[in-house]
Amino acid sequence: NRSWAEPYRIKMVEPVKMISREEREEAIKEAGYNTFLLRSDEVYIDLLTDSGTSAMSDRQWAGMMMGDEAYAGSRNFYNLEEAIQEYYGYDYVVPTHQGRAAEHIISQLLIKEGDYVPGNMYFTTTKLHQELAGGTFTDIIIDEAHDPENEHPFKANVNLEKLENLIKEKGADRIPYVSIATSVNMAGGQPISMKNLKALRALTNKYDIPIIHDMTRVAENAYFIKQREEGYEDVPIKEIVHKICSLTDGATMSAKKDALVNIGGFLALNDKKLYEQAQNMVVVYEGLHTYGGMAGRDMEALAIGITESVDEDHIRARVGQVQYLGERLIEMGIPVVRPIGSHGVFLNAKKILPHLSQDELPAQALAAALYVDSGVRSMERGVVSAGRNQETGEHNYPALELVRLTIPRRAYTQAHMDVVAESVEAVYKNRENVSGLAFDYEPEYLRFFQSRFKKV
Ligand SMILES: CC1=C(O)/C(=C\N=C(/C)C(=O)O)C(COP(=O)(O)O)=CN1
Repeated sequence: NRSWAEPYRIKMVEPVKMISREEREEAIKEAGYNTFLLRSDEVYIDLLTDSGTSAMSDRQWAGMMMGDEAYAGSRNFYNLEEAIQEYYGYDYVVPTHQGRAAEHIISQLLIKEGDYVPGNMYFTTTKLHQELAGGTFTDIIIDEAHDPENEHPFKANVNLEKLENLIKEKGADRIPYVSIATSVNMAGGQPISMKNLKALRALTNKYDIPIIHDMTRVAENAYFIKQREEGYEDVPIKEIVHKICSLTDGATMSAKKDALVNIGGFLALNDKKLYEQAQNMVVVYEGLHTYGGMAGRDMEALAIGITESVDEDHIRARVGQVQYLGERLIEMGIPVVRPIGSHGVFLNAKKILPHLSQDELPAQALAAALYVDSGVRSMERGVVSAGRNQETGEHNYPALELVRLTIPRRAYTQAHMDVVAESVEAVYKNRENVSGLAFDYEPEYLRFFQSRFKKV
């Protein structure tokens, strides 16, 4: 079969350059060995995150010129509301400036002190907002998701028995909702199957427990369902996305990922009373209920981005580029999370640096070493990201100690992927010389963003 290329041509470029090795060694030291604290100008290929880093299309840029900056009732809000109703099927839309704002509102509205919020693996901001509302996150993802080498095609599936046991143990009235992410970030961008989601819907209906859907990367999850789940090979991505959403009661979305914008998010609901409560919250924290912290132009770009996110050629190219990098690394013998994820390739730092204990922060050390080698910026997704246990104050020690190479949408070429793969290979060959790190400064919340480290 013939090669295929991206379904777009480039009409504007943003020059990037690689600074010298000695400048990179200085820069990472200045940044306390935390890639989040590097300046963008010190970075050559930025794989820190796919959040807000994607390239917009000419249609989205045109939409930016159509900003209706009326304080109340902006045209752009109604275009956004319509796009969400059409593509995702939720009835009511509360705009927010980004995903964690929607998580904050829904957590405050639904969670009471002492509640349990089961979910398919944690995400950092989602879990924190559940805890800030008095809840305890409880992992109900299948065990295979915690094994980086297990090739289960739907690692984000829920272990229904785990969930039912939790319900029986705690009582349905202590479980305000089940939190389901599509394409689970911390597991390595892994999908949930439609079959499992349907079974989950049936189980939650039995106990009258809502499902709140973190739909940040729902189109990527839909792509894996189309590729891997029997009966969906000929179903359009748009239909699979709509079907997924129809099995849930509401959603939070960081639109900075799948929906191809640099800022934006929303809370979508089917319950009118909850919608009114959320509208009342949004004016306290985000802005009027028809802009929620976004400018009109941002909402227009988002409405257009939603339509582009389910385009068959787009999503095939987007996930295809991640698979390309993943397969190159597998060929090189680099330990990565399998199957390759939807939005990034996750290096198995525990296996790459067996001489470092988790207390020596292997993923943090590997991300710093990669940056020094090539100016490629990646993100720690291990013990630092896992934070501390809110009871004991001890580190949470996740099975997955990973470095995420996160691919922005429509921003880099295949040549960039080759440069990244060769840099990972170079660091891998020199891995015994990667030394551990220790905390130098540790903030209270989401410590991975602002911690500073020192070499041990
Ligand atoms: C699955 C999921 C995320 O991945 C997410 C943010 N992710 C970031 C920033 C990332 O680098 O993965 C958020 C928070 O969204 P926000 O960064 O506040 O727009 C919610 N859910």
